[in-house]
Amino acid sequence: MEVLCPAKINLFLHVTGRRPDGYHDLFSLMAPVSLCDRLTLRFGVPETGLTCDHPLVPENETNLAWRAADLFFTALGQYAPVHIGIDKQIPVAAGLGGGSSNAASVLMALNRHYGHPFSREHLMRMGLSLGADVPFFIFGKPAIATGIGEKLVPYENVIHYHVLLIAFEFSVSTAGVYKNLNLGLTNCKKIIKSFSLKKQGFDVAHYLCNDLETVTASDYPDIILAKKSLVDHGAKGALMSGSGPTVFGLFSDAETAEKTGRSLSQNGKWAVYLANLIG
Ligand SMILES: C[C@@](CO)(OP(=O)(O)O)[C@H](O)COP(=O)(O)OP(=O)(O)OC[C@H]1O[C@@H](n2ccc(N)nc2=O)[C@H](O)[C@@H]1O
Ligand SMILES: Nc1ncnc2c1ncn2[C@@H]1O[C@H](COP(=O)(O)OP(=O)(O)O)[C@@H](O)[C@H]1O
Repeated sequence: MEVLCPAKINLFLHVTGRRPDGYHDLFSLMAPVSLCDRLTLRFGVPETGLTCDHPLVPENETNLAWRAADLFFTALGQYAPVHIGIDKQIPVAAGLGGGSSNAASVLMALNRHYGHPFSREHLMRMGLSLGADVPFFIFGKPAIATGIGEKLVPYENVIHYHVLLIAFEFSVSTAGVYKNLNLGLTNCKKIIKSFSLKKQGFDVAHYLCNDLETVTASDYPDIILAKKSLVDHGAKGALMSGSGPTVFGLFSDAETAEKTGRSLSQNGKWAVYLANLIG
């Protein structure tokens, strides 16, 4: 069985508070994008295994995709070995949710293979025990996420932009970024104050804001440089996604996005991906 696992971007991410367990409450607009990993699930194999040719991705039972399979079979009450092959296209530890998306896809693929024993809501609850972003990928469409990211309300306004992603050679730890966040210094509240789910003709480019950006950008000035380059080339807005470091720019037309991508990849340091928002 072959499945595509999309990446996500956070069009805004406001951290509203810190919980006693160290997690953070969010108010975030999340959207899946067309940059995808490809998973191949093989059934009827002698033992469970996983292969992935990316150096930062573990090929053992700690992999989120393997953990998702374990969780599914435990909930099902029967175990069958499965081999998971991951063709990694989504930059790793980059703020694009690749591991969470792989885990969500495994849960959904196994659920389909075994005749839908669990509802989508049940799978989302299962996914939450693997990571705060996993329920979003099971939800599968643009959404406003609150709680630690698991409370999802569909965002139904059309987002008509082409997305240019700029990924870097460095990766960051999500836990480290949240830990270094000074809640007294966040600034998204002001920007997204006027956001309303009901507003028509809403232009997300006016609301791009990420409370985690200053934390990651203080270590990696390339983030600010990439954002400026995107806007200088005609992006309607640019932002770091999630805990970073990947930056995205929103473009009204594909030609300008493509041309910008060609120009910004010339420094040999930045990897550039042109994508569409899904849903
Ligand atoms: C920042 C975001 C924005 O979408 O995405 P990424 O940058 O990871 O893609 C998410 O909040 C990341 O979600 P995810 O990566 O699934 O988080 P988890 O594995 O559950 O948690 C990793 C660590 O991040 C911190 N964490 C995560 C989510 C949250 N709402 N508050 C937190 O404080 C916790 O310290 C936790 O130990
Ligand atoms: N299937 C997977 N794909 C990517 N990373 C994985 C996977 N399983 C475990 N990981 C680990 O999870 C961490 C976060 O990876 P990823 O989900 O790509 O980033 P992010 O949290 O920034 O969205 C990495 O350090 C990686 O080693």
